[in-house]
Parts: sequence; structure tokens; C-alpha cells
Amino acid sequence: MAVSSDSILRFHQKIFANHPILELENGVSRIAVGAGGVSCSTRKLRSKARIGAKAVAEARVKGLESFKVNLDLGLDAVAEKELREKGFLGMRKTKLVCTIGPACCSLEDLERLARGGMNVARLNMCHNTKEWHRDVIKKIKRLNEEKGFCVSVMIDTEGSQIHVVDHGAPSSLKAEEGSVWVFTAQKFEGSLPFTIRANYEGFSEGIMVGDELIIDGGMASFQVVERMGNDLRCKCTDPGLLLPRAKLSFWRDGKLSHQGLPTISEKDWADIDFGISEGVDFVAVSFVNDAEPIKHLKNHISTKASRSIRVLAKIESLESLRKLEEIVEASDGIMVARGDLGVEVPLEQIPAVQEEITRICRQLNKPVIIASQLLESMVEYPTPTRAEVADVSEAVRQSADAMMLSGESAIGSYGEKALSVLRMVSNRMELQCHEENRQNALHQPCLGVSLPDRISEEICNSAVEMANNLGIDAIFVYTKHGEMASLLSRNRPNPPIFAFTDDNDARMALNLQWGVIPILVDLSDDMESNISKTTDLIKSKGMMKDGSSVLIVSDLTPSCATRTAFQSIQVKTIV
Ligand SMILES: Nc1ncnc2c1ncn2[C@@H]1O[C@H](COP(=O)(O)OP(=O)(O)O)[C@@H](O)[C@H]1O
Ligand SMILES: C=C(OP(=O)(O)O)C(=O)O
Ligand SMILES: [K+]
Ligand SMILES: [Mg+2]
Repeated sequence: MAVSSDSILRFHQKIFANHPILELENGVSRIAVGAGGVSCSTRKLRSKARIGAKAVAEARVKGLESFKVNLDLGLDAVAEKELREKGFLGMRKTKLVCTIGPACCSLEDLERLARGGMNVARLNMCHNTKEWHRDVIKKIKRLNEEKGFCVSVMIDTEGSQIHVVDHGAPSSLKAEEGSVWVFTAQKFEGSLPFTIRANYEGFSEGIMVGDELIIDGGMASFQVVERMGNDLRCKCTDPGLLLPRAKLSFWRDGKLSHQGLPTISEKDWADIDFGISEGVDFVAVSFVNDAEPIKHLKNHISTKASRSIRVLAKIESLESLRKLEEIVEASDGIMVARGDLGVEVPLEQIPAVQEEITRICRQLNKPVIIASQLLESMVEYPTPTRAEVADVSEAVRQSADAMMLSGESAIGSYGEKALSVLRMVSNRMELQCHEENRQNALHQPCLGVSLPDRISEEICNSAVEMANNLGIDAIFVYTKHGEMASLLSRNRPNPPIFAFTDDNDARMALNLQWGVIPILVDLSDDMESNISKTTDLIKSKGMMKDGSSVLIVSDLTPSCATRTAFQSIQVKTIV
């Protein structure tokens, strides 16, 4: 559904009067959309219900005009708009990551996603050319500069995965039970019937007759019936679809047979150096099995890059679950990559695994992204399934730092709408958690070892407890590298955390942290002047009402020796 500026939207949805589950907001208007078509479970019936039901809501949709650039404050345009419209306590806490692909790569598309709340744009280096990725990165930086957005850029490595590069058809192919196919790494002209080309020369190394070949984690299965040099002849044992870039995994006696491929391949190193030179903010590493590649990459970045780039580890293998704590400790954040994780871990275990990873990240104070298939049906359809909404709600309830769209934004027709579903479901569940005051129940174990670190941590823990107990409107924190902001975020406070920093890298990294609104400002050693300057600015923009209460945490360290003296908590009522 294309929503143009100032158009009238008509929602053909059956409303179950008092049970709105989604609120789509566009500009000033609010449209409550009910649980339409609950009784229609199949996709066909759902779309029929959509067409047949009566129009129940109309709204005037406001476009970009209401966005003002507010570069002098260093607060991004989306946060500013949200603050004006919803007040401090209505600001969204869960961050949103969108995978950029052909369906959303024009400047206008990217602007719509930024306006819709995209905090981080993800580029999956598996796909497309460097030129294409460079162009997208440039567009995002341009939007940030010219339109006052604050969207960070993440590249995601391909890793040494084996996938189909050519299966002879433009879209999907059906493999019938008993049909025999040849898997090869040889290049060939045109297309050969029942022949599938894999991307990696050594794909069949160590594979034996009798091994099982699983496509895309279970879309279809084959058994290896013959080796012909490096090619494999395989018989389909479980029929299903072969997508154009389907992933291949080989299994023997219930275990993966392919091991020993490097986590960061030659191509990945080249992509990472490309990311460094293009000034990305995050590198997400695929198929991390232990802390070693993360440490290696962080070393590489610190010697090669002139600025700080955060390294995220993707948890998507059985092995990574065994080494989870060391991986979380070594990295700057985690992605629960449920797509590939579901290939190695039985599907029924994925929800518990997700919850456990999220818990450990919270304990160790690292941001965590829940990724893959959150709103998968929206790749094709304009409304999510009820089950998808439940999955998204659960990620928010677990207070994950961020949620990610993959195909929904990269190739789907409803990317912007999928983003609005994430936004609205987040708002709703966050409000519920807030009302139940659930955050208070989650006391976290102590992290710090040195006395100054323990002091910072205790200050942040106490600050959040105070803010919640006093019903404070907003927390302001003055932070150099973002550490204090993240320690506050770890406590999942009710009010939003405005993190003032003069370090742009810290600002872009904080974009991934729950409840933190990073703001770039010039800071001085004089804390009182920082506080009055920033509160005056926010007030003068009309974003803070008289009587608003702000809890202020400061941690600027002009000299290490006197560090603790500069840490403080103050409560201010704005007059
Ligand atoms: N940069 C891109 N160019 C073309 N297609 C892309 C790009 N990024 C993502 N896609 C498409 O979107 C789908 C979902 O993205 P993602 O989940 O990142 O990849 P994958 O399915 O390969 O793990 C991909 O399968 C691919 O078809
Ligand atoms: C996010 C994931 O990784 P990719 O899309 O790169 O396969 C995943 O496997 O869920
Ligand atoms: K990837
Ligand atoms: Mg993956």
C-alpha cells in the first residue's frame, strides 16, 4: 500500500470494537485497527476478508512536512517529533533495524524508513555489489546530514556459508520426492536440468555417500547417493522448494558434517575493509563459533580504522551456544540470527534459546538484536499474522534492545508498514511493561571489577530506581563513550534516557541501546554549564513543559584521578 502525502487512508478491516491490537500512526492522526479477520486463518481467506470488510477508519496522513531539522540541538528529527507528540514517557524504547535491499534503496525509500523509526540500516554483504552498498551508505549519510536523521549503518558479513548460485530457474524450483539432482561447483553455460551450482569450490569436501543435504534448514532434503569427482548426485527424500540462493548444509548422524571453514573469509575481510573505508558504525559477523574471530576483528579495526566501529556477533550455530558467554563478553553486541540458528537447533528450542541469549546480554550489558522472520508474511501481505505480532510482542517483553526486519524491508512490498507494525507493537508492550513495573523485578548481578567501575554501575542502578520511584519524566546523562548511558539502559528504566555526548561514534553506537536517545553536543568540563545549556535548549524548543522532572546523571572525567568526584545524581524540576 503506497501512502502518499496528505492522502486519505481507508482501512478495510473488521473491527472488534474494544480490542484494538495495532495502532497505525501517520503524522497527527491515529487509526485504531482491530483484530480483523481473526476467524480467517489462511492467507487466502485473510485477503478475502480484507477486501470484503467495510471501511471503518479514515485518517488524513501527514507526510514529511512536519519534520524539522534540528541540527543545533543534535537531537534527531524522529526523536524530536516523537517527543513533541507523545511526551517523554511515550517515547519508543525498542530500537529498529531494517535490512536494505532492492525494495527500499532509493533516497525516498530510505527517508521513509528513517522517518518510520529505523535506527540502524543493515547491509547484508551476501547480496549485491560493493557499488550498490556504497551508494546506499552514501544516501543514508546524506539523509542524516541534510534532514537531521540519526541512522547508523551496519554491514553483515557473508561468512563461509554454502549456498546455491544457480539452479536454472529465475525464482523457486520444486524438488519432487525421489528426483535425482547433481550439485556441482563447476561453472556452466545456460542451465542444465536437475543441476544446481554451489558458490564454494570445496563444498563437497569430506562429504560421503549417505550424508543428508538439507536445503534452507528444512525446505527440502536430499540424500547423497554418489560422488562424481567433486560433484554430488543426490536424491530428494523430502520434497520442497529450492529458492535462488538457498543455503546448503550437510548432516551425518544428526551432526553437521562441514566444519573448519573460517568464520571470516577472504571476501569478508575485503567487505570489512570496505565498511571501514565507507565509515560504517557496526560490523555484524556471521557464524561466530567462539570469541577468537571477534577479538581478531576488533584488533584489526583498532589498527586500521580511525574511528570506533562496534563489532556484533551473530549467534546462529550450535557451537556458538556452547561458547555464548565468551562471545558476548568479547563483542560489542549480539544478534540472535534465528534464521540459521533454526537450521542447527530444533525449532521448538528457539524461543527458549532467544530468551537465554537476551538474558545473558542484559547481564553482561551488551545490546541484543532479535532477527529473522519477525513479520515474514509481510514480505507478501500488508498485514502480519497474529502469531507474528505475538512473536514481536514477546521480544519486546523480554526487553531486547532491538528488532530487525530482513526480507520484509529488503524485498517486500510493505517494508514501511512492517516497520510501523514493529513500532506500534513495541509501544504497546512497553507501556504494558511500564504499567506492571516489570523492570523493577529484574535485578542484575554486579558487572564492574575496579572500584570506579563499580561506582558507575551503582550510580546507574540507584539512579534508575530513583527515577522509577519518583515518577521522573526523563533521565539525562552526560557521557563520553556511552558507558554510563548503557549502564542506565541495562536497568530498563520507565523514563527515556537522553544521552548527551560529544563523541559521534558513541552517539551512533548508542542507537542500538534500549531506551537511549543519543544526542550530539559540545560538552565542557563544567557540568553545571552542560546541564543548563542542554535543558535550556530542549526547553526553548518547546519540548519540555514547565514542571517536568529530570534526573541527571553525569560522568565526565576531566582527570582520571578525580573521576569519582564528577559522578553525580541530581533531580531537577524544570521551571
Ligand atoms: N542488498 C541486497 N540486494 C539484493 N537482495 C537483497 C539484498 N539484501 C537482502 N536481499 C534479499 O532479501 C532477502 C532477505 O534478506 P536477508 O535476511 O538479509 O538475507 P538472507 O535471506 O540471504 O539471509 C534475501 O534473501 C535477498 O533475497
Ligand atoms: C540474520 C541472519 O543471518 P543472514 O540473514 O545473514 O543469514 C539469520 O540467519 O537469521
Ligand atoms: K549475512
Ligand atoms: Mg544467517
